[in-house]
Amino acid sequence: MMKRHAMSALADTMELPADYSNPMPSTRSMKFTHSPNDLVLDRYTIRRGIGVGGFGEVYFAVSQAGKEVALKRIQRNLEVELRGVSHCLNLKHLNLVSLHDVCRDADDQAWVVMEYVAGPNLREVLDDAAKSAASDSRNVLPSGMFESQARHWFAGAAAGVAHLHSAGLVHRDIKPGNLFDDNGIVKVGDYGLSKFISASHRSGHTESIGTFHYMAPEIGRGQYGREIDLYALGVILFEMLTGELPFDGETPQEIIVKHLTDSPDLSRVPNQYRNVIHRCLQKDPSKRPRDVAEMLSLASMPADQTPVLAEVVSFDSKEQNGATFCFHPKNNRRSELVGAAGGVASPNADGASMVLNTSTGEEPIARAVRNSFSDARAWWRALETSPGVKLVLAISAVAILLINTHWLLPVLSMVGFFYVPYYVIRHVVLQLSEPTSYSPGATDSRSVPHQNSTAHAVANVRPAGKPVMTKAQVRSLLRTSLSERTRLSRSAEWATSGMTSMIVAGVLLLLSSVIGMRSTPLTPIALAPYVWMALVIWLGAFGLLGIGKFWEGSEGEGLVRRLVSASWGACVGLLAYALGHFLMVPMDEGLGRDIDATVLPVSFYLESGVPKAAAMMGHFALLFALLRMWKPVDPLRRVRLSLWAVTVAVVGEWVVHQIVPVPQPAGMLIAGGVIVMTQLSAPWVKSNAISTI
Ligand SMILES: Nc1ncnc2c1ncn2[C@@H]1O[C@H](COP(=O)(O)OP(=O)(O)OP(=O)(O)O)[C@@H](O)[C@H]1O
Repeated sequence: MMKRHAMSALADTMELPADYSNPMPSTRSMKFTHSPNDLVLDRYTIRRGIGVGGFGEVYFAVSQAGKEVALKRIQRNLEVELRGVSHCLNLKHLNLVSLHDVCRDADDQAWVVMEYVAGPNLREVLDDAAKSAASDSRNVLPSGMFESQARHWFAGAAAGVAHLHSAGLVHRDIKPGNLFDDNGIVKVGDYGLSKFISASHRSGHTESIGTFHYMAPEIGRGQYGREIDLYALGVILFEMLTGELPFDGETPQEIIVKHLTDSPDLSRVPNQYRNVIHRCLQKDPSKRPRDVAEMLSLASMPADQTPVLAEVVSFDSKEQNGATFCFHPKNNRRSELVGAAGGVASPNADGASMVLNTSTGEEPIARAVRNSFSDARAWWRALETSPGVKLVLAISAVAILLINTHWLLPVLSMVGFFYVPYYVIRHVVLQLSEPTSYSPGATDSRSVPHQNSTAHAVANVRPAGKPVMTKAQVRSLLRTSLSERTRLSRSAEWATSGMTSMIVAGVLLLLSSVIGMRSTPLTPIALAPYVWMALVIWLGAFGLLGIGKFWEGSEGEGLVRRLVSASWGACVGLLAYALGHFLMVPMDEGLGRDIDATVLPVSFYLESGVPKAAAMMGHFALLFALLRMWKPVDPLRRVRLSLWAVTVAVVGEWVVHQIVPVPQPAGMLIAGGVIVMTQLSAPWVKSNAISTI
C-alpha cells in the first residue's frame, strides 16, 4: 500500500504530455484551421482534414503534380527543432510511413509532409473488432483480434521498429494510432518526431508524448532507450490478443501507477505469447528482450516458422548497422522467401548474395495441429454459455470420441506409425544441420550484434518500391543461395516434402476410391487398384522430390536431367509392376491403343497382352524423359500448382501409351497424380516475390 502511495506521488510529479488532460483522441475537437482547396506551403492543395492529434492537425492534400500526401500542421505552442530531423526524413523502409519533409510556411508555421496512408490505423481496427465482438450474437468472434491478424500487425510493426532501432532512433510513441494498414502492409508512422518537437514553455526539453497505456515505466525517469518501444509493442500485442489493455485506469496517474507496480494478467493471453508479453512488460528495461529480433523469436515468429513465401525484400542504402526486418504481409504473409518446408531466402547487406535458410523451427504438421488446438481453445473460451452447458458439451465430445474409438484408434496408430519416425528423423537431421544460414556470403546471425538474430533479417540497398534487380538477377541469386545449402538441410526438407506427399497421396486415394467405388462394395480386391495407384504416385513423387533437391541449385542441363528422369521413370515402372503383382491388380485393363500403332515392342508383353516389367519400365522411362520432371519440383517454378503441367503430363502419358501401352486409365492418373503431388509437396518461392524485389 505504501508503495502504491509513493508511486502515485511519483506519477503526479511526472511530466505529462501537453494534451494529457484529455488523452483519448476521440474526444479531441476536430476543428481544422484549413478548409478544402486551401493552398499551403505554396504547393499542396488541402483536400480534407483527417484528424487532430497531440502535435496538431493532419490533412490529406495533393501536390500540384497530383502526389497525395498527409500534412501535419504542428501546433503553434510547440517548438520544432529541425536540427537532426533529417535523420528521420531519410529513413526508407516498407514498414515505415515515409517522411518527405518538415518545413515552414510563410507564417512560420511548421508542417510535416509525409506519405499518405489510405487504410485504417490499428486503433480503428481494434475499435471495430471490439464493436463486432460486442454485437456478435453467436459469440464466435474474439474480443481482440484473430491471432493471425494480431501476428500480422505485430510482425509488421516490429519490422518497422527494428529498422528505426538499427538507424539509432527510438520511436517513443508506439501506439495503435501510429500503426497503419496500407493495403495489407503494416506501416509505422509518427516516428522519431517527438524528439524534435517540444512544448515552448519548456524550451529545449524533449516531451513525452506517448499515450499512457503504452508508456514504459522508465519514461517517467526521462529514460528513452529502445526498450520503451519493445514495451509498447508488448502492450499492443496484449491488446490485440485480448481486446483489453494490460494496465488501465480512470486517470493518467492511475495508469502510470499500474505500469510502475502491477503485473499484467496474462491468463487471457494465448500460451504461445505469454512469455514474449511477460518479457516486454518487464518494469526493468534490462530484463526486456535485447532487441526486436529476440522479441520476435520469443513470440515464436522467427521466419522458419512461417511456411509461406516471400513477397518483398526492402533495402535501405543507409543501412550500416546490420540487417533490417521487412514485413510485406499481402495476404498475411511474411516478407521472407520461405519454402514449403520453411526455408527463408534473404539478400544480405551488400545485396550481393541471398541466403536461403532452411527450416529449423517447429515441424509444420505439429504446428498446424497446435494452431488448431489453440483456435479450438480460443473458441471454447469465447463461448459465453453457462458452465452447465459447457459441461454438457464437454461430456458429449468425450462420448463421441469414445463411441468412435473402434476406427479412431487404428487411424491414429497408423498416423503415429508414420509420423513419429519422420518427426524423430527430421529433428535429428535439423539438429545436425544448424546453423540456420547456409550462404558463405551471409553473416552468421548469432555472431554479429544487430545482425539478424532470428533467421529472417533482410537488408537492402534501395528505397522501398523501386525494383533494383531484374527478375533474372534475383532468380540467379536465389539459385546461388539454393546451391549453397548443405546436404543435411536438403535431406530435412526432402523428409518434410515426403511427409506432405504422403498426406496428398492419402487424400488422392480417398478421393479416387470414393469416386471410383461409389457403386461397388468395399472389398480388398476392389480397393487394391486405388491403393496401387496411390503408392506408385507417392513413390514416383518422393523420388522426384529427392532428385529435385540436387537440381534446385542450378538451371541445369536439359539432356542430363531427362536421362536422370528416365532412369527414375524406369524404377517407377518396375515398382509399379512389382506392386501391381503383389496387390493382385488386374494389369490387362485399357491396353488398347487409340492410334493404330505398330505392334512394337511386342517382347514387352505376354501373349495375353499383359505388360511385362519391361513394358512398365519402358513406359514410365519414356514418359519421365518426355516431361521436364525438374520443373514441378523446382522451388523457383512460376506457380505452386500448374494445371497446365498436369494437362501436359496426362496428354504426354496418352502419347506414350500409344507406343508402349500400360493399363488405363491408371497410367494417366499416375502421370497426373505425380505432377500434382510433386508440385504440392515441393517448396516454392512465390514468383511475385521475385518480380517485386
Ligand atoms: N500519414 C498519414 N496518413 C493518413 N492518416 C494519417 C497519417 N498520419 C496521421 N494520420 C491520421 O491523422 C489523425 C491524427 O494523427 P496524429 O498522429 O496527429 O494523432 P495521434 O496519433 O492521434 O496523436 P499523437 O500526435 O499524439 O501521436 C489520426 O487519425 C491518424 O490516423
